[in-house]
Amino acid sequence: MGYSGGLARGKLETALPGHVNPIPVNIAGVNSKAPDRRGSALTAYESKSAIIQMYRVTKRYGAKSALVDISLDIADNEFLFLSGPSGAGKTTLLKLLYLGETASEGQIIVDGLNLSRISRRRVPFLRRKFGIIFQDYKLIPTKNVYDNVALVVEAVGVERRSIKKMVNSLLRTVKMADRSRAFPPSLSGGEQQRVAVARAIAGNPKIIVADEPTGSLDADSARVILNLLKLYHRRGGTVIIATHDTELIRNTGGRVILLNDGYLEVSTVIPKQQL
Ligand SMILES: Nc1ncnc2c1ncn2[C@@H]1O[C@H](COP(=O)(O)OP(=O)(O)OP(=O)(O)O)[C@@H](O)[C@H]1O
Repeated sequence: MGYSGGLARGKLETALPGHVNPIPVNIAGVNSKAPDRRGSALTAYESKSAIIQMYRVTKRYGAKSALVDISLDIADNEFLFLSGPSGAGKTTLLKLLYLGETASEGQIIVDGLNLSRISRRRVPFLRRKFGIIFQDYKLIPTKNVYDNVALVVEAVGVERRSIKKMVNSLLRTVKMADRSRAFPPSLSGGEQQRVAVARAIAGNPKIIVADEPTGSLDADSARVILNLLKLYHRRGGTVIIATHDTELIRNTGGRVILLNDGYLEVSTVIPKQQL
């Protein structure tokens, strides 16, 4: 792919759209008391301001329980990993947050919105709080790189005359400015994922959820994606990454929620290691 990571930090930070002021959250020393396997206890994460609160959430698909009695607070400006084996419920948990799925039981509050009471009319308002990154990118194949990102910038109501500048700035941020006229099928996986990251942050969301964002990427591309997410986090955003890549977690640090067969098994904090 020819790009070997190493983002020019200062430059990138100016290129990102303005976000809420960075609010450093000290995750060191949080109580990581592990709930028992049946997972009914609140994870004792002593956040001063939770942007997401899940209380006794269960999700069933027919007879299959994908998540069982999950209680979890996620702090504003947290960098959180959801880990666990295939089928553990990671994707389901992410989907519940932006109402990609609805909970069968329990309560979820996202930035003050109670998802069990939200009207249909307000769902787009909820979704605008999220930037979503999928493992398989989900770019629009018939639109070029520029338009894939511009669609989001337009949707959030950026003034027409500022759109071009903003999209180009985002594409420079993810080192894709020189491919802005290319169509997704002609891009490598790493390149597509960089566009997906640009698209996710284009709407200036409060929360980024990323489902195995580096799962199909080589190590260098994965590092680039991680660096972009970390940068967004430093700018004040909340980042939730579902992954079973333990090396990625070890190299990044932060709180890790371990799911297993639908149960929340462990909430722990991994100290940051130097990449
Ligand atoms: N739409 C659905 N209908 C029925 N069952 C589903 C559906 N989506 C997920 N499941 C089931 O729910 C369980 C949790 O799935 P989920 O995709 O959340 O796990 P995951 O941890 O993200 O797995 P992976 O790492 O493989 O993506 C699995 O047993 C899965 O088969």
